[in-house]
Formats: sequence, structure tokens, C-alpha cells
Amino acid sequence: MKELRKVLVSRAQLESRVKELGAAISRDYEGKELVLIGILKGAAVFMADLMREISFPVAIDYMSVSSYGSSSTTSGVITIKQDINTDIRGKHVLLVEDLIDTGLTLQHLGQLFALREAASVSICTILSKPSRRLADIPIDYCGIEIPDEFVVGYGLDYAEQYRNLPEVWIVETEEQQ
Ligand SMILES: O=P(O)(O)OC[C@H]1O[C@H](OP(=O)(O)OP(=O)(O)O)[C@H](O)[C@@H]1O
Ligand code: HPA
Repeated sequence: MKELRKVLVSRAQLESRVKELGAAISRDYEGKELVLIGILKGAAVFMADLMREISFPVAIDYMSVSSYGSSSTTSGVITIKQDINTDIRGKHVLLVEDLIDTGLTLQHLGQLFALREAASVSICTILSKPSRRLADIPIDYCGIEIPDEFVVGYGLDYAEQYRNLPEVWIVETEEQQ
């Protein structure tokens, strides 16, 4: 187990930002066929909250990707572990993430969905660490920018634990002990 250091983003902050993102998405996609694609596992919690803030019917699907690298960083090489089974050709795709760190995962997925002939591909994340970015990807809907700290909760894990915490916590890493 890891020591939880402090709450970085409270439940109330998450709730209010998710409402704002849902309202913006509802405005922007009104009258369009929208498919939300959650990137497992981390996005599961945010996805469940976000979809209920969208004011018209949307289709949802999930995909699971893995990046090769150490447990706390990503290398940019990703493999699809589980793909969507929705035909997204001609539909508007919104990729839903819990955290954008280097941006390499979303850069790769954005290219993949463009090749699959989606009408448009946009990105929504609840958390972003801009100081870690390696790929300059446009984030269409960005929830909360956070500093370069290892965080858990609201879907995010450390060694598969803590995803169920309702707030976002900073966790003590090995180097800090
Ligand atoms: O911007 P990047 O540097 O590419 O990193 C972001 C990705 O890393 C995390 O997922 P992780 O690989 O930890 O999988 P998980 O969601 O199953 O925990 C996060 O949920 C993003 O999917
Ligand atoms: O801060 C983080 N928390 C959980 N998973 C992560 N993957 C990259 N950064 C993080």
C-alpha cells in the first residue's frame, strides 16, 4: 500500500467541472451523432459521470490499450487490448480519458480514429499534466490541469489500487520515501 499524501482535487471540484464539460459537449454536438469512447480502465468513473451530463442521446463504447514502459510512465508504443465494436464511420467520436500525461496514447488513438473515417475525433479528459507533454495534441475539453505529481482516485490507480477513491489524491512515490 502507498501513503496518500493529500487531496489534490475534491469531489465538489470534480462534480462542478464534469457538469461544465457536459454542458459544453451538449452545446457543441447538438443535432450530431456522437459516440463517447472511454479508454479503460481509468476513464470508467469519469465516463459514467460525464455521459449523464450530456443532454441528448449518445452511444458509448470502451477500448482498452496498453503502453509499454514502466508502471508510472508511458513510452508511446501502444497496443490495443480490447477494441470498440461500434461502427464509427461518419460519426463524431469523443475520446474520453481520465488523465493526459505525455499525450502519446491520445495522439496514437486520434490518428487511429481518423483512419477509421470518423466524421470528427475530439478529446475530453478530466485531468491533464501539461508539464509532462511530449505530443502536442489539441485537448478539446480539458477538465483540470494538475502539477507533475503521481495521483490516484476517480479512476486512476497505483498498482491497480485506489481507483475507487471519490477524490483525486497525491500519492507518495518510492523516490519520496
Ligand atoms: O498521456 P499518456 O502519457 O499516454 O498517458 C495517459 C494514459 O495513462 C493512463 O493509463 P494507464 O496506461 O495507466 O492505464 P489504466 O487507465 O488502465 O490505468 C491514463 O489513464 C491514460 O490512458
Ligand atoms: O499520476 C498518475 N496516476 C496514475 N496513473 C498514471 N499514469 C501516468 N501518470 C499517472
